[in-house]
Amino acid sequence: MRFDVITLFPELFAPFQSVGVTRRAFETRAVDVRLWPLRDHAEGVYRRVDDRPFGGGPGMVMLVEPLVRCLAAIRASQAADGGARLPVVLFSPAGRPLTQQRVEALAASPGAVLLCGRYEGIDQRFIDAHVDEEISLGDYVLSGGELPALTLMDAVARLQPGVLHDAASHQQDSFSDGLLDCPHYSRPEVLPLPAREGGEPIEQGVPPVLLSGHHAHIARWRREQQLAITLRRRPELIAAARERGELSKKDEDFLRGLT
Ligand SMILES: O=C(N[C@H]1CCCN(c2cc(-c3ccncc3)n[nH]2)C1)c1cc2ccccc2[nH]1
Repeated sequence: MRFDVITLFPELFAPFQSVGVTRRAFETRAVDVRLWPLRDHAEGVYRRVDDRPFGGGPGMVMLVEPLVRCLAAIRASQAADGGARLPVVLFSPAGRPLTQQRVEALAASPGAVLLCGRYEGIDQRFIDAHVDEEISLGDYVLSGGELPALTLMDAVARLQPGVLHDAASHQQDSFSDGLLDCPHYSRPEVLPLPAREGGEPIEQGVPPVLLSGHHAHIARWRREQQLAITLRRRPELIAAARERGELSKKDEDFLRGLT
């Protein structure tokens, strides 16, 4: 799959392509990232990509023409590669909240054009004419759309076949089954650790079931931990999983025991 990224700061994306899981996705071409520096498509001596807002007010607005020229170049590149015309995604607090379900849908798609805004935003006429979807990472305002774009690319890249060492890993991810993740433990089996920073060290062990080697019991414990943590922190996710018919009778019996 392919991401065509429209950005004023292509240098922000280099680290994504050079470390960890996403590096493997990039090197194996499981995810093909094409960066499109918007300023390359601005004309005039000053190659302007922004200007003052009509109606006055603070800051600057991203101009339509450079965006139109950049998108036309992307469309030509997509056509030359024989690829599909990919949807344009704008990252904005006004967008639809990103969910793992949406990530999984994108991961299974041919890709998208990721539009990273800056300044005060993008001329609405470009959004109305060319943006297919607006995605929000949360109710806060950033300085640009690049970090949301990197977040989405990371979430999609790790789902690509062959990218995670253990293909089953993302099956146990938080949200992959609509619930929060269970706790994880590793060596040493027992270690002196204060219950909270600054407290007296106490010998802290690992839940015995995880040392039992009984895989069915371990799987059940992990599922019950997910249910308990999700009920406590994000009860709405329990209701949504129930709505989707994803809670077993065992799950429901366990949850009833908690309430
Ligand atoms: O598109 C916007 N801003 C551009 C330009 C300024 C920096 N940008 C941005 C994107 C985001 C963002 C994107 C996704 N999830 C959370 C925040 N914060 N800031 C991109 C934008 C900013 C904004 C604020 C309130 C309601 C709607 C809004 N849209």
